[in-house]
Amino acid sequence: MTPALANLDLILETITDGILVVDELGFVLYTNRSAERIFDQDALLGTKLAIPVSPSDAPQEINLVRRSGLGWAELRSAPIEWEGRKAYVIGVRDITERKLSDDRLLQAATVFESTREGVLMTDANKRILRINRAFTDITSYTEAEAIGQQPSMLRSGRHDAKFYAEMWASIAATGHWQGEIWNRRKNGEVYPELLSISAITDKSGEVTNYVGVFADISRLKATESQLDFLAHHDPLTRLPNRLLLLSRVDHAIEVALRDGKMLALLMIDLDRFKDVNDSFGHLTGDDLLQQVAKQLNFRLRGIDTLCRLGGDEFTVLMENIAHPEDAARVANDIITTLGEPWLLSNGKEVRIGASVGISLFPEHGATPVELLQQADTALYQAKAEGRGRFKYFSEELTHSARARMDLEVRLRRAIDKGELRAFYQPQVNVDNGRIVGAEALIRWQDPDQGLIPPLRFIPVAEETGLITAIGNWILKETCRQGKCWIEAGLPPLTLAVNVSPHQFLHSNLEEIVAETLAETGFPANRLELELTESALMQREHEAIRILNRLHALGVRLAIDDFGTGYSSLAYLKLFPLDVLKIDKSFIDDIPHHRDDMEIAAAIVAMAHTLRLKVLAEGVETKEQLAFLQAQGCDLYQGYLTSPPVPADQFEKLLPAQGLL
Ligand SMILES: Nc1nc2c(ncn2[C@@H]2O[C@H](COP(=O)(O)O[C@H]3[C@@H](O)[C@H](n4cnc5c(=O)[nH]c(N)nc54)O[C@@H]3COP(=O)(O)O)[C@@H](O)[C@H]2O)c(=O)[nH]1
Repeated sequence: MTPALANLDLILETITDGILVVDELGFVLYTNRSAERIFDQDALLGTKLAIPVSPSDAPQEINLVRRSGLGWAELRSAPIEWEGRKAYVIGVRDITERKLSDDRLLQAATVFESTREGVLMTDANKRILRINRAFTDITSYTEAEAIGQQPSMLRSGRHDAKFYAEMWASIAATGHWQGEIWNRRKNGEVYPELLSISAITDKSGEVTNYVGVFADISRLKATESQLDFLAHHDPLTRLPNRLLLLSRVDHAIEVALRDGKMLALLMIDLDRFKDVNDSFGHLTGDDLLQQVAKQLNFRLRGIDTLCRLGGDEFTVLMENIAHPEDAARVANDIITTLGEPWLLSNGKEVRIGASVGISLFPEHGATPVELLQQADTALYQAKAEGRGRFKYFSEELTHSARARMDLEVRLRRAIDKGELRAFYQPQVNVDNGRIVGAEALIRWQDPDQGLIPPLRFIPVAEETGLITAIGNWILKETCRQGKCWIEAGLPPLTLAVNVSPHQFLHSNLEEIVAETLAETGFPANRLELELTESALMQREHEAIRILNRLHALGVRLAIDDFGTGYSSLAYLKLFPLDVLKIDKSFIDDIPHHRDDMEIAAAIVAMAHTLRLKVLAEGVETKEQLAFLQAQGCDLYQGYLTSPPVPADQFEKLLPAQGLL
C-alpha cells in the first residue's frame, strides 16, 4: 500500500462523517467507524442498508431507525468502481441534532405565534424586539408600531409610579413579576390583563432580555363582576339585597362612629301588595315592584341605599343624617309617593300604600342585624297601628318627629296665609340713651295657638329650608316698614335683620337684598344684616366673598351672638363688618360674674381695635348699662328699654325718647 493510500485509510477513520461503499443492491462493501456510529450498528460490512444508492447532486435526507432511537442523516453518493464491480460511495452526515433543534425552534415559533396570550420580548433597555400575533389582537398595535417602542406605550394611567417601581424592583430581585394590571389598547380603551414578566439573563447573570406574557382578562372580570352583582342584588329590581345591605350598614356604622354621625334604617312594607298579586298574577305584581323600586330610587338622595329584602319589603339606609326627623321626613315622603295610584302593566289602576319602621344608629342598635331587627319591630308596630304610617323603634322619637312634621306643614301654610309678623326691638346709643335703630324679630301669629316665638319654629325652618322663605319675608317686611317710617318723617333708623346660616350659604342673598332694596326704596345704608359666628365660620372663604358683595351694595354687616362660636380673629379681620354684638350670655351676670365682665370688656376693646361698633344684647338692668358705659360700649339692646314689639308700638317709643 502506498503511503497515500495508508493515510487515506486513516483519514477515513478519523472524519466525523460516515463513508460507505455499497454495491448496486445496497450491500455494504466498505464502512468507516463514523458510519457505524451514525447507523448505530457494530458490523455494517456485508449488511444490506435500506438507503438510496443512486447518485444525486443534491443531498438526500433519510430517517434512521436505530437502536438508540430515531435519527436523521444527509446522504450524498457517487458511482465508483470497487474491486472491479460497479458500486457507490456514500457520504453520510448525522443531522439528528440539527433536525431536533430545527423542530424545537419551529415548535417554539408555532407556540409563540399561535398562543392566545400576548407575548413581547424586549432588550435589556426595555425596547420591544418581538411581539406575537396575540399581542396585536389584544392591543391593536401592529409589529411595525410596537417594535422599537417601550412597553410603557400600553400604560393606562391607572397605576401610580410606585406601582411600576415595585414591579421592576421585584423583577430585579427575583427575576419575575406576576399580577393584574390595567393597560390601554390603541383605541384608548383601558382593559385588565394578567401579566407575567421574566428577566432573561446570560451566563454571567446579566439581563439580556425581558419577556412579558399577558392575557386579556376583561371578559373574566366582567363575568366575575356579573357573578358578584348576582350574589349581592335582587334579580327582579336589580336593587342591593340583604347581604349587600348588611355590609353597607356595617360600613356606614364605621363611618358614623368615626365622624360622630347618625344613620337611619327605614324598613318599608307595601300595604295591599298581596291583593295585587292575588288578583292580577305574579307577573303584574313583579311589574309593580319594579315600578316601586324605580320611583323610590328617584325620590331618595344619591347617598341613600335602597334595597329589596324580598317580597314587598324594601329598606333604605340613610347615612349622615343631621336629625332623627330627617328619617321621618323621608318616610313620610315615601308613604305619600307609594300612596299615589299605580298603573299596572295590564292597564288597571290600583292603590297600594306603605308602612315604614325606622331605627337609628347609635340610638337603637350597635350592629347591622340589631338595627334591621329594630326597624322591623317598628314596622310591625306601624302596621298594627293601621298602616300608611311610620314608626320609630322608640315611642318618644315617633311623637317628637310627628310633632315637628306637623309643625312643618303648619308653618308652610302660615307663610302662605300671611301669619308671620315682624316685631322690633330698639337699639339704643349707650352714651345718650337715644334709639338709633331696631332689630326685626319674627313672630308667628297662629290662629289657634296665638303668638308663637321664633325658637319654636326657626330650627324646623332651618332644617327644612323654609328659613329662606321666612328670611326673605322678614327682609322685605322690614324694608317696607323702614321706608314707611322714613316717609312718615321719623328720624333715621338703622334696621337690623337676622340672616340664618342656611340663608347665608345656600341662597342668592346678595341678589335678594338688592332686589328688596330696589323694590321697597329703603336706603341700603340703613339696613343691617346680622350674621351668626357659626354661619361665617362654616365656610370662611365663601363667607368673605358673600360679605364683600353685600358690603358693596352699601348695607351694614353685624356679627351676632359674638363669643358663643369659635370666631377666628384672623378671619374676623378679613370680614367687612360694621358691628359686633356681644351675646346676651356675657351680659346676664353683670355685675356679679367677674369673668363675664372681663370677657365683655375684652370684646369691646378688641372690637374697637378692629374699628367695629359694639352692641351689647340682652341688657336688662341699669347696672349692666352702667358697666357697658364705663367700657365704652357703643350701643345696647334689651328689656331695659323694651322687648321686641309690633311696629305701631315701636313708633310710640320714639316720642318718649324725645325723638319725635
Ligand atoms: N333667622 C332668623 N332668626 C330669627 C328671626 N327672628 C328671631 N330670630 C332668632 O330667634 C331667636 C329668638 O329670638 P326672640 O325670641 O325674638 O328673642 C330675641 C329677643 O327677644 C331676645 N332679647 C332681647 N333682649 C332681651 C333681654 O333683655 N332679655 C331676654 N331674656 N331676652 C332678650 O333675644 C333675642 C334676640 O336675639 P338676637 O337675634 O341674637 O339678637 C334668636 O336667636 C333670634 O336671632 C328672624 O327673622 N330670622
